[in-house]
Amino acid sequence: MDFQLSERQRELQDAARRFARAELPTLAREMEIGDFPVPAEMVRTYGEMGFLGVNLPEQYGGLGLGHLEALLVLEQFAMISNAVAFPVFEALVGPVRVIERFGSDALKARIIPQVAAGEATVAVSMSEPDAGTALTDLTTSARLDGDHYILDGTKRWTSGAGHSRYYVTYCRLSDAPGAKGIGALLVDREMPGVSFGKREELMGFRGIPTADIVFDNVRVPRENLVVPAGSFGQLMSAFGLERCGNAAQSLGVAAAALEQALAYTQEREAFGKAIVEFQAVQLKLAEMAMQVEAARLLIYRAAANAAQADNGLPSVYESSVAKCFANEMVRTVTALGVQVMGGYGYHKDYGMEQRMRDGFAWGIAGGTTDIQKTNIAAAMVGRRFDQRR
Ligand SMILES: CC(C)(COP(=O)(O)OP(=O)(O)OC[C@H]1O[C@@H](n2cnc3c(N)ncnc32)[C@H](O)[C@@H]1OP(=O)(O)O)[C@@H](O)C(=O)NCCC(=O)NCCSC(=O)CCS(=O)O
Repeated sequence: MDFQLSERQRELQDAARRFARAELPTLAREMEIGDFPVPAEMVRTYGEMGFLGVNLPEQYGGLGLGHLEALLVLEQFAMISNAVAFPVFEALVGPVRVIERFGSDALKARIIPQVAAGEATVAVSMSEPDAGTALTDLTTSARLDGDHYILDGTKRWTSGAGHSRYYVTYCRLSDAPGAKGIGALLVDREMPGVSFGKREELMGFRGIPTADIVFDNVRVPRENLVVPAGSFGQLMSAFGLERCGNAAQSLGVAAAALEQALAYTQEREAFGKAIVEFQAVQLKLAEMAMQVEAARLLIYRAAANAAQADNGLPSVYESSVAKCFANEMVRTVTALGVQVMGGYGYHKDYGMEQRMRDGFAWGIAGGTTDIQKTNIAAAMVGRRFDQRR
């Protein structure tokens, strides 16, 4: 076991850190105030720099590196903000991974190069008004009609809705009940019958548009089949990587909170000395550091071990442990960050309150912390728990 990053991994991490810190803080602030996504031109710059293709295959324009390398990059972007990191998140751990793992060669050749170049984003469309945690209750369905599927239904909470070009849409592709009837189609936002609901107003995540998507008799070409009915397990195993990315977004926010708290407490004085001299502050900083370090190791373990797995994806156990721990960690660490900064921590001009609002979301998105705990327990006993009986 080696806890050091390789020279190449360190170089990549440094490149991401330098780029993110030089180019993104002002944009992140503007996105927070104006609530707009990363401009297309900047997404293309991410692509030109190679940040959107870290773990995508070289034959499709990626760098062909591993998931650990991808998460190292994502963490650096997330230290600036979750919103500026979002295109990196979508490209490196998002639903394009399902296409890369399980899609047809034609679909891979058509979609992956656009993603790696920053020309198009692929979002995931899973949840529905009546199917959130109980995702397998989803009712959006498609039936084959000649060379097309006819897709109908409503999706909820789609991050990137309206802004992303493509949507890996979980839907019923057969009459089999529960998970067994579920597959996925790739929907293009330009297809007639696709429309988007109003932009949701959330506690955080400004700059990450979220909305309903309505599919009304949408004709989806047969070649846009991503996975057929009966592939729910494959969809979820690829989603395990997205859960690691969710954890890395949490980690980036928490690591930035720690960095800011460390600097602030050495500058800010009270009673004639820097507040870091007070033991009450020291204990909080130490607690923050322990939490961040532990989350980082769990995330890196899940990503590094994926390279040894037959399907090249993280295990349910390790991805759920990493996600759940990181989601709870970021809530604790950002709350401590607000506390040590006092009024400045609570003030909108200083960034810490944004970290707290953004950080909280990750334990809801991508499967709640509670569902991760059921996954962890299921992996420990070696069987899934039936939540319906
Ligand atoms: C999976 C759950 C929805 C539970 O549903 P069920 O109880 O109906 O399903 P299970 O019997 O547990 O599983 C069915 C089938 O799938 C396999 N499976 C389940 N989870 C995984 C996994 N993590 N990795 C790999 N395979 C998995 C399981 O082994 C079964 O396979 P077999 O039939 O035995 O072969 C629930 O656990 C769950 O995950 N709920 C959370 C849903 C979620 O994460 N939603 C994400 C929202 S994303 C977002 O927030 C914004 C974007 S958006 O929603 O569009």
